[in-house]
Amino acid sequence: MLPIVKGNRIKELDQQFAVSKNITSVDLMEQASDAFSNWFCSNFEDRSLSVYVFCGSGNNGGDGLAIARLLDQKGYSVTVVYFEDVQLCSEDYQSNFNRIPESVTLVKADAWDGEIAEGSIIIDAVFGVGLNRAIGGAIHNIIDLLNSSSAIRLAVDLPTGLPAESVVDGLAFHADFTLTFQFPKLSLLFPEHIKFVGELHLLDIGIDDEFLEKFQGNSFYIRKQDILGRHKSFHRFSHKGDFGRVLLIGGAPGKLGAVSLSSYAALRTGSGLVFCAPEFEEPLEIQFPYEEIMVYQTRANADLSVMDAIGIGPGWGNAIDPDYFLSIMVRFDKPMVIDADALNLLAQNPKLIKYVPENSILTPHLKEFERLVGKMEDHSERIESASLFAVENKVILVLKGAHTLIALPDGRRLFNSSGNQYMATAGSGDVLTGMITSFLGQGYTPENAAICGVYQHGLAGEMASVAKRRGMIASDIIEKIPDTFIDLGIK
Ligand SMILES: NC(=O)C1=CN([C@@H]2O[C@H](COP(=O)(O)OP(=O)(O)OC[C@H]3O[C@@H](n4cnc5c(N)ncnc54)[C@H](O)[C@@H]3O)[C@@H](O)[C@H]2O)[C@@H](O)CC1
Ligand SMILES: Nc1ncnc2c1ncn2[C@@H]1O[C@H](COP(=O)(O)OP(=O)(O)O)[C@@H](O)[C@H]1O
Ligand SMILES: [K+]
Repeated sequence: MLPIVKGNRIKELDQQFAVSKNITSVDLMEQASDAFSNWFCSNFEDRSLSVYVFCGSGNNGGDGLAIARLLDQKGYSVTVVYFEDVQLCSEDYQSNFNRIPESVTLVKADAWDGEIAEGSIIIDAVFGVGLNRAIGGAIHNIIDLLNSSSAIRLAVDLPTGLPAESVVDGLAFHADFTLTFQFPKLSLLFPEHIKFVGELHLLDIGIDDEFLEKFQGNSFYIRKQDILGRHKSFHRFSHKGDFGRVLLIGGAPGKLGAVSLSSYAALRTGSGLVFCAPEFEEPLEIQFPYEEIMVYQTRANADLSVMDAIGIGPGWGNAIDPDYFLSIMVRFDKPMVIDADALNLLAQNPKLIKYVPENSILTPHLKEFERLVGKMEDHSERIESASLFAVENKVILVLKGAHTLIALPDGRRLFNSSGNQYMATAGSGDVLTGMITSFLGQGYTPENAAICGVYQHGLAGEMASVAKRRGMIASDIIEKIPDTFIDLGIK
């Protein structure tokens, strides 16, 4: 998995990497700038475009200067606006400043007329991970101006003003696209920062994962290539028992849809047998839209030990007796998936938390998580709090949203890369519950069930949204689950 290296270690990482490859830091800057300009050329093919590059005094500004030179070579019309006298800038900035060709218009910020021609592109290379205070003075005024421009805005590595690990305080550049080097900086994944980050892309600048691992902390990014190796393979003679027997509990009157979506998602994720226990007096009367799902009675103290996995909570309602929930946890006594109304029940009855089976997977969205642990200031605090919850209670906490966080009981924090805004639709969380429960029932470790479930749920959402966009509904996500197996090469 890709380590998310902390901002304050990146300088050291760059230096050590350059030494290990027998290159200079300015060569590495060239590799980064090359990756940026290649991305630029393949996404903005019209060479008659005017490009404005804004360069700060450090290596982010150095990248900007190198990018300006490379784009000029490729035929764009480039203007560089810089802020600081060159002798006060970083060494690699100076090298690139001296390489700016005459064909690039070079203007100091205090002499710039503030004009940006219609249809231009702005590149922000003012500050990256070296930001050490809030933006002020002339830079503040220019960022303000850029933010109100109608031009397309790109940020190099990090939008100026965003700290690498914490939430922005004051002004920051509003990028339409952020092209970050090698791995995402943590703050690029915060929901508070979406308006600054825009569309996030990772650019490979040649630093291999093994080298990055030397600088790893507790945060990682889940990518496509991390999924295949976590899957079990089944063979020609596998029978439905091998694929697991799972039970989904939830669905009060009027909320049957939720547990029905979870159950159907579990079937599509590969479960051999899916049972559903809705919260009705006479469950056997209920017609499910999917005939493959079997209705089960848990109220009658049915034997839960025959189940390989249980997912509990979708649409369960708010009238559940906490002792009943407790009895399910105690009777089952294996990792289970806990979602929605079951999480609310835990929030209202904190004494129940110690009965949650070890390594269970809890899947709150941000509001449900706050109900569980109290109000939080921002996402940075939420991440810490989710991780603490997972460690202290020996559970896996899946904090849902864009870049869903999987907080593991050993303290690792995994951030998801798949999914999009079209997944913010009723029932899409119920689908996730069904998917994770299914993998758990197929014999995956809770960690792998959570990782594969979260990643493939996002991937299925991406696939479904190609044709449906904002018209996508949760059952469209379910229909695409089988395609995720094909796409990932999983048998
Ligand atoms: N592997 C990587 O990630 C690579 C990173 N490179 C670039 O190097 C950047 C980091 O470079 P630096 O460490 O020089 O940092 P920056 O270029 O982000 O900024 C540091 C400079 O800005 C000043 N500064 C910080 N905050 C300020 C503020 N609010 N107002 C005024 N001045 C302020 C600092 O005193 C320092 O002089 C990365 O973000 C990336 O763009 C690339 O060149 C090479 C590869
Ligand atoms: N902007 C987004 N990007 C990626 N995934 C998203 C986004 N918005 C929502 N999702 C995903 O959609 C699901 C929504 O779940 P939840 O909030 O529980 O909805 P519901 O209660 O309607 O089922 C989560 O898995 C979440 O990660
Ligand atoms: K920047």
